Amino acid sequence: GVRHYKWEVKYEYKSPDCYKKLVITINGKSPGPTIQAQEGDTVIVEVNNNLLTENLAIHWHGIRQIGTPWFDGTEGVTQCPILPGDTFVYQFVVDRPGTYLYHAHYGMQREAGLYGMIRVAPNDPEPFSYDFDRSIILNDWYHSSAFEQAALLSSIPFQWVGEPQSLLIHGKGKFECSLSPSSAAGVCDKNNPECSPFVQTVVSGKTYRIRVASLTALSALSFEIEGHNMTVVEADGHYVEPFVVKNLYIYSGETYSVLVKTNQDPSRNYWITSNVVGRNRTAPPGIPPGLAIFNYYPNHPKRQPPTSPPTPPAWDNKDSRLAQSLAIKAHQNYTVKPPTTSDRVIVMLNTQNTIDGFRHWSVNNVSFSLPHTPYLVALKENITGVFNQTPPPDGYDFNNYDISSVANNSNATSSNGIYRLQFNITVDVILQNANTMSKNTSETHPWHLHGHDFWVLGYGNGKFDVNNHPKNYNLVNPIMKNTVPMHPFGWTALRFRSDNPGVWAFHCHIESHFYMGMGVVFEEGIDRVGKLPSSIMGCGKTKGLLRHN
Ligand SMILES: O=C1O[C@H]([C@@H](O)CO)C(O)=C1O
Repeated sequence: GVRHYKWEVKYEYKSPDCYKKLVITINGKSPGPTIQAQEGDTVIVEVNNNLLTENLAIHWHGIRQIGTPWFDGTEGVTQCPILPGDTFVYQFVVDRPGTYLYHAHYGMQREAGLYGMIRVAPNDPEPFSYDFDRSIILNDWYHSSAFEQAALLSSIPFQWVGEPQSLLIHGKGKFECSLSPSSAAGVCDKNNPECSPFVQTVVSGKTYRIRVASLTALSALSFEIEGHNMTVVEADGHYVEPFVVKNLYIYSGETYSVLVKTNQDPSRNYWITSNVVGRNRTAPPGIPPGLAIFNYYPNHPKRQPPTSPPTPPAWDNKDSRLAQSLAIKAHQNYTVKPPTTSDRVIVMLNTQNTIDGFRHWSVNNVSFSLPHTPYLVALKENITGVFNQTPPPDGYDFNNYDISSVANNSNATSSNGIYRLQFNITVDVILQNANTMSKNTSETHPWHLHGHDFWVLGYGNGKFDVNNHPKNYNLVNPIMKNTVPMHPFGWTALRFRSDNPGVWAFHCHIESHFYMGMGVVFEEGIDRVGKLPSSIMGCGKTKGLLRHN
């Protein structure tokens, strides 16, 4: 079938955490409307950019865009931005069942609230059963605008955007208004109904499938439903071998389905919580937990649970996060076996750098910058001179680089060069983490690949050894995902097939980190890409094509 949506995107004052801010809404909502479709459906979204003075692009996160690489929604990679006042029509097939996302992919716009969920129902029975199907999108929330943040990150000396002011559960949070400057009187109102907590009402004795997704700008999260275990059954649209957790670690760009049995005392409500992990949530002023209510019917939905919210794991307990990453395996009846060998191995050392006085993130000493003409159009239409033809390196100086020392790689450069992949080969990517420019610090980075699902072959601490570590790859039941964490001072090994003609971004899903250059782009099978729609053109050197047409 065909699912047709009409979206008006605009700025509105909203108080999702009681603090009034300009928020990007879709048809008046943030998070935006959930796209509901059946496996194999065509989804058509007519987007009207009513942001008045700002460009726009929307990415369909986890949808591979097979045959429609021009509708991936990645500004600068697959399309020109949608100009204010313009209407852009995205049209693509949701070829796999599962839980996916959408969000802005222009500048740091996602931070302003343009995000939502895509739920694709399966044609075949699923390997688990449940009574009700519910969704919860997690986010973190800043009071500064995407423009302020971009200006801070682009200043000399570098100014970091800092930690978020609050955590949102399904678009609702609670900022402590007394912490806001006095100039903000009237801006923060704890009694504003817009920031009353999200309530998930349940009936006793049932099984709930809860689709949990994270679209945080920065934070890794621990998600928990007080007193209830969760059985993880789906990750990024793939069935996993069920495993039970008390708290679910979830990184920006990931989706999970968990099964929850409402088997606790039904005479009360319970807390639903999210907490920052991987960054110091306790440093003043601190990042309070996201709180929502798991409401057992017929208790009043606003009745506070009688207990305090559960204590989250220590923010720096990275062993338990690595353990959960390692626990996720493909479902035994739905395992897609990876190729046993690869044709190309790219080791990506992730570092912070200073380039011409600006702070950046780099892969193998190259910090990514977007071109003014989208790669897809430039490559398909043979427009020359729009991006650097030198690809970034396939590795780094393994013998001489110490990943546990403060980064001082002073010879980093900025480039919009890309990796050109031979079509239909098996590619391994090893994400190698390292110390940042601060002592004894290595951060968690969720990496997201457009246009593909990849197998996650392994994780490890320390330096990845190309000669030995591949011997321990999980080639039996590795999970397939589109987003995966790279843990502090560790490595993550991925494998994918370069079988989807197009140009695809692969980047850290932390909004400020991608802005600072933490990404790469892959091209594969450009000669097999069909005729590009002219709607993706209009910027940079694509203007010439429009005149020709
Ligand atoms: O990119 C970043 O910059 C800061 C810090 O490293 C320097 O202030 C931080 O925590 C990041 O994630």
